[in-house]
Amino acid sequence: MEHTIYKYQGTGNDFVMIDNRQQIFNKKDTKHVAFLCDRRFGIGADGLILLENHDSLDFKMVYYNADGNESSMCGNGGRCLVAFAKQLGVITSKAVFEAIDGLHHAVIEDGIVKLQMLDVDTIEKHDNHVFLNTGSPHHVQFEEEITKFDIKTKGAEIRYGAPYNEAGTNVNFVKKISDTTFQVRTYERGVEDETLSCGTGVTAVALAMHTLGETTSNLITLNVEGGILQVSFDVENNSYKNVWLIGPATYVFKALI
Ligand SMILES: N[C@@H](CCC[C@H](N)C(=O)O)C(=O)O
Repeated sequence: MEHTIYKYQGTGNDFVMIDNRQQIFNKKDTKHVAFLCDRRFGIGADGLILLENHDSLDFKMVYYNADGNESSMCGNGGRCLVAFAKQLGVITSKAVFEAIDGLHHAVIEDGIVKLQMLDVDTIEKHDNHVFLNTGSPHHVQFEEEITKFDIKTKGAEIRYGAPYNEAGTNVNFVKKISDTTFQVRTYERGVEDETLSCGTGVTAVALAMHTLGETTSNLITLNVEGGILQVSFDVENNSYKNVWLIGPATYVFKALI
C-alpha cells in the first residue's frame, strides 16, 4: 500500500513520519519499517514515527528504530513529531501527547521545539561511567579525544557488553567544554551506529554532569555532531523534575512511497 511520508530532522537525527490517524499503517511489518529507514534501498532515517489519535490528548507517538523494532522514547523524534502535528493542523503552538514512557508537554515557536522529558530520580554512578533512563537507557562516559574517537566500534562494545548485553543501551561519549557546555557523540541502540544527535542522550548527559558536580547550572548546552541542543531542569530532593529538551525540528520533504 502507498503512503504519504514526511521526512523531518532534529539536529541531524532524522525520521520518517507517517500520519496514522486512520490506522492505515501495518504496525507489525518490521521489515517494511526497516526498509523505509534504509539509507540505500529505502528513504533513509534513524527511525520511523507514527502520529496517531488519542482519546483525551492531542495525539499519540509510536516510535520505531531504524532496525524496524518499536523502541523506548526518542527525544528528537518527539520534538519532530510536534512540528509534524503543527504542519498537519493537529496543534497550533502547544501539545500534550502520549509516548511509550508517558505523557509529554511541548511548545513550538519559530521552529524551536521544547519537549518536557521524564522526571529522573535514579542515577547510577559507576567508576568510569554513569547510567540513567531518560525515557531510553543511557550509558554516559567521558572521552577527552572525542573528535577522533571510534564511536561505532567502542559504542558497540559497551552496548553489547555486560551488564547491558542483548537488551542493550545507548552510549554517550562526553567532553567538557565549559561549566555549562558539553560536547556529546552518541552510539544509538537500534540504529547500531553513531547518530548525529540523540535527544534522550543529551538529556542524560546534562543530568549526569549535574549529578557528578561537573556543572552547577540548570541550563546546559550540548554540542552534538548535527547542531546544538539545550536541556533545562529543576532539582528537588535529589530528583530531576521539570526537565526540558530544547532545539530545532525541521521539515525536509514529503513523498508518496
Ligand atoms: N534518537 C533518540 C533515541 C531513540 C531510542 C534509542 N535508539 C533506543 O532504542 O533506546 C532520541 O533522540 O532520544
